[in-house]
Amino acid sequence: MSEADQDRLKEEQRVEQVVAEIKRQIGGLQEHVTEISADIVGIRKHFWDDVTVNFEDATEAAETYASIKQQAEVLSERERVHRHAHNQLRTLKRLVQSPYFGRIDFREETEPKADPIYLGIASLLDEREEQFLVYDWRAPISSLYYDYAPGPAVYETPSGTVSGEITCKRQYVIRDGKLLHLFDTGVTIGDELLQEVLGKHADSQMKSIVATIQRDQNRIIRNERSRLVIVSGAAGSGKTSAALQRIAYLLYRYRKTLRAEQIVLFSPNSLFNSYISTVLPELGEENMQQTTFQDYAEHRLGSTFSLEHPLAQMEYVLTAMEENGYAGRLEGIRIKTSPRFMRAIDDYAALLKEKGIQFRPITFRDRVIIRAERIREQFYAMDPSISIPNRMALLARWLLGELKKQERLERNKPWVEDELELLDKDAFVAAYQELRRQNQFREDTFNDFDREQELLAAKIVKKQFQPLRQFVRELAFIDAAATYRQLFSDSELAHAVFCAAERPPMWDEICRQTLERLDHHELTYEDTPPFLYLLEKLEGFQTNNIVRHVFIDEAQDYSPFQFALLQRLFPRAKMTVLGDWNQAIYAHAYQSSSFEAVASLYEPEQTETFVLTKSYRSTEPIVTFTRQLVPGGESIEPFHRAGRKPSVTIVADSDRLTEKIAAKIKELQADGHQAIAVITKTAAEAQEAYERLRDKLEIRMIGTKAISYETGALIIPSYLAKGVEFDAVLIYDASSERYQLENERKLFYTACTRAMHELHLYSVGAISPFLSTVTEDSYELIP
Ligand SMILES: Nc1ncnc2c1ncn2[C@@H]1O[C@H](COP(=O)(O)OP(=O)(O)OP(=O)(O)O)[C@@H](O)[C@H]1O
Repeated sequence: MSEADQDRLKEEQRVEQVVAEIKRQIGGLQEHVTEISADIVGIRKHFWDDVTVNFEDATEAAETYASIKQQAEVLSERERVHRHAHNQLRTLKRLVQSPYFGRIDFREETEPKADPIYLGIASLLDEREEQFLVYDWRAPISSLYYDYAPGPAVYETPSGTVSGEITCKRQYVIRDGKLLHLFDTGVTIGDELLQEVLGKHADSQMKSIVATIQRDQNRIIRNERSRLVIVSGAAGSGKTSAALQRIAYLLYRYRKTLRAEQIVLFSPNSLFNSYISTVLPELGEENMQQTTFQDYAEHRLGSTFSLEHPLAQMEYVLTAMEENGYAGRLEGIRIKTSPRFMRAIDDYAALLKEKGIQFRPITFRDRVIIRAERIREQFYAMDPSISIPNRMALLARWLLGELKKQERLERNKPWVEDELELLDKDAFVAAYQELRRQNQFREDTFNDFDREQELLAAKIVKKQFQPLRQFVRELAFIDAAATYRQLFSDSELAHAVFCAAERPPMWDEICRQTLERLDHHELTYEDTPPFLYLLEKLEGFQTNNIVRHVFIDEAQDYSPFQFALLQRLFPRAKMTVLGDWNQAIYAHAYQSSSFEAVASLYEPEQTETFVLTKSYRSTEPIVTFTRQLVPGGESIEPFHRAGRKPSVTIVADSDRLTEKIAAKIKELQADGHQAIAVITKTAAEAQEAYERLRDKLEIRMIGTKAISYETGALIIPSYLAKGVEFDAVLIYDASSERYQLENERKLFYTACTRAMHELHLYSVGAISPFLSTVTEDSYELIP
């Protein structure tokens, strides 16, 4: 037997031993879980047997309370143990399939010989609980595996740096508890395993990458130092993957203090949320909170405005060129999402300290009881050196006092008498008893009736004033919408906040459109962040002090306002911001090309920036093609994975287009591809494609309301395909008619970079001019 064979045999035996040990542990744990479950059922069933319920007097009630509390604590402790054991069991069941994926033999400087370290998704101790059979990939020593080739190496531990030498580095593919492959690797993480992983078919859910994390990605995942981590990376370079493994890492590293619900990931849309939702559970961790900026805006403003969805804005920008006011709207989007507009709002807020905030009057039964003018005067009579939100708090206190006075006056009004007459007997009995309690019931009952009436009148008025008090407490007397509106209706004001020379182009048209929308209680997507920003300047920032880590994926689509809002919303959180300027597809992102806006919110020494240039998603021929579509694309490095060149098919008309596409989908399916996406520019085009293709084959359409991806053939608008990937992508119509304007280039690039294995472009007539920068040998032209 050769040395290699012997080695393999040893490794196979080790896998068997470890699997046997895991099975043993599963058996033990299963018994334990069954016992605890029985305990819990028992406690629940007999909960009240052990509790003495007695509310006779205060002492008895306190004892009853204490005994219920004690019983509840026993139950919750058992439930906690059950949850823990259950999670452990889940992890072991995953480990038994594939206990580890890597190994390094590391000799510490002070030691004579190297120890093998096996890495898996969780740690595993031997039977005597003395030796690690498997180390968690997130353990300090495991970073050696990701950071070094064989040779000298160091790793950091909480107690200092450990130096030594890696004498062997190996990768395994273990499935269903059997060793399928092993590779010895020289480089960081060998190509073989990565080749195998990347060569697989797309899935409707994202997969974890712990077995093949690359050194650059590892630095992002394990960064603990910075307040702000910025990751700028090419399409398919693993930004989202790095973010998710980073979350898993943080949950492990800070397992005593950090819980999954203290981490929030902002993602582009709910479809994407569903796509990534299995990665953390696959790694044995609970999911972080997932949300979108729009969800947050809806939560804050949904009751005041009808908010435009970002995808609706996107569709408008891409399809409404012929509509009146289009140019003005686009200019509006550009300005309202710019740092310049943020400065303007800051300046406006400074002016508002002196004058201009709009207030709502307080009305009761269709009558104004506190005029807006009076509220305004009261506000501006306060010391201007006090901040606006603090003055608002004082104003609210004053208003509550005023309401009290009004409430008293109200008691004698005729409507109260009318209401009194409608009261039933119970109310009078209750009032009588209350009077008795108040000890006001004297022998002489001459005034009792009056007093009873007074008491009831006070109650009636108090109840009706309750919403007014709520109105004041919620600071609803601030008319933020009118205050925002003013910026567009008062030209002198606009003059003051934008110095004359700097007045934005098409300002009058922008004002006209904004006022029209606001008058209909509509807030466009471009108005939402600046409005929220102004609102917070007036009311004070709502803050969430629980969240410790905020992740923003697809951050190139965020405006400076959004970053500023999120930073203030989560003042105690560290931020990880990931994006790619080549995929900045929203109208407001066309102008910017760096993360300056977010970086400016933190000190330079609190910030670290990482750049990922290697693209893993697509085959080499696809990356070679797509990187020529964008300026600066030459810095994008393909991962060497072979595949077919992209194809470009020119057809004469739409009938030929759908025929060719349907035939290609069938061909791809016959080749074994499952996730096949026909990507259109817009939702309108997707609908058109669907109508044409639905009779020819089984195909589904993913619209803006879809909540999850499924594999199979589907039609999807470009901006919804963001962040996800497919085995094969067919660009529905890459003609010069569809993709011509410079602002469509990024959309086109984003669509093409969704392809893992095959990319096919179709064009009715002349192909998009974006291909003029692509060398002819990068694709196959099918006339
Ligand atoms: N180290 C890795 N090992 C294995 N697969 C990887 C690795 N890094 C990235 N990938 C794979 O590459 C693909 C792209 O990764 P991901 O979606 O995280 O990239 P991205 O930078 O967020 O892409 P985009 O910006 O285009 O949406 C995924 O299939 C992911 O599993």
